[in-house]
Amino acid sequence: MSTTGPGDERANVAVVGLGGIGGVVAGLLGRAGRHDIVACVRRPLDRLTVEHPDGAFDVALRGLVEPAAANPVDWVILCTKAHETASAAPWLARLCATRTRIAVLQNGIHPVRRVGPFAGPARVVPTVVYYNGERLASAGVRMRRAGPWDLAIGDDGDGRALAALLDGTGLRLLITPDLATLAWKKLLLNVTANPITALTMQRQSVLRRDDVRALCLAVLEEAAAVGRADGADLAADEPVRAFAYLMNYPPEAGTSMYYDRLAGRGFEVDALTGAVVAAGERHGVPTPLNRAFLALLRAISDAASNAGVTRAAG
Ligand SMILES: NC(=O)C1=CN([C@@H]2O[C@H](COP(=O)(O)OP(=O)(O)OC[C@H]3O[C@@H](n4cnc5c(N)ncnc54)[C@H](OP(=O)(O)O)[C@@H]3O)[C@@H](O)[C@H]2O)C=CC1
Ligand SMILES: CC(C)(CO)C(=O)C(=O)O
Repeated sequence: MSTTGPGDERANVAVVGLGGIGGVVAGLLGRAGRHDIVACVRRPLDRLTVEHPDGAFDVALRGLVEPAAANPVDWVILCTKAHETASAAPWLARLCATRTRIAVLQNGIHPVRRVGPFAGPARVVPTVVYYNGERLASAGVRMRRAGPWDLAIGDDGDGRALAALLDGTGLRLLITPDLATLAWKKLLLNVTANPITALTMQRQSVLRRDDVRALCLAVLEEAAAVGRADGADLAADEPVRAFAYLMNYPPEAGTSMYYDRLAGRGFEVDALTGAVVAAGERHGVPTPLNRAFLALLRAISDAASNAGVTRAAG
């Protein structure tokens, strides 16, 4: 990282994956203007509009479509879906050096296990993402907020370095000593809101129905029991708290899985509902509701992915 003045370290930053989450963070970093940003994308891009809760803005971005054109950076911000991590390996191979840190802005638990095999000499820095990001039809993204934080980061050297990197973006950061428990708490939100919005093809307003609320609480009880068996520090009333947290999202917000269903893409299912079912199996905790969701989500996701392959081939 090159230092240009006290407290003003200019870094080279590569954002890999400019969807709902990556588009927002790349836009905010670009607007802050403190670092040199490159967007690693699959389709050419030179501008981005961010529909931010405080007003829309437009930023110019340097987009790269060929991993071979990328050089090592100080920070990678990895914002692909969890199941797309392996496909980002060519980017990571070019971007990572010993000085590189990879901030993982993905849902799911165990990001270090997921990204580590592709990180080479770089260090993996986990986060928990709370903001909602929706891709718009044009080159744009909409950011929605819920609760007091946009992003949680571990209270360690790499976490504090990430907080410094994001200074000036306006992202509201929670620095926490127990990010692993927070990741489980976040997973509880995802195994409830994501499947239900994707299966019903309705935005989060559907969670306000009494019958759906009862289903959410049952799914949350089941997943929380798995989380506790997996070592997460989850209180007895965590399911009720998790549901209350979901009520902070505006009813018109979708979820990352709902946006994928709407666009006919495959789902990030194994890192979310699949992770709860797998951890339940490991710890001997039954997960009948999550298993039912998993079968339905995989059926829809596989059909969408196969249709996508056929479209690409034809
Ligand atoms: N959306 C949300 O509200 C939230 C999402 N999250 C999590 O954040 C992560 C990102 O989600 P989200 O932003 O919604 O996902 P999106 O699908 O909107 O964005 C993912 C982006 O990654 C790109 N991508 C995938 N593979 C590659 C690759 N090999 N090289 C370059 N780009 C690639 C996709 O490109 P292309 O456009 O070409 O498909 C897409 O633009 C997920 O883990 C999600 O669960 C967490 C909190 C909220
Ligand atoms: C919590 C929620 C639903 C917020 O968007 C999310 O993480 C997602 O959409 O994947």
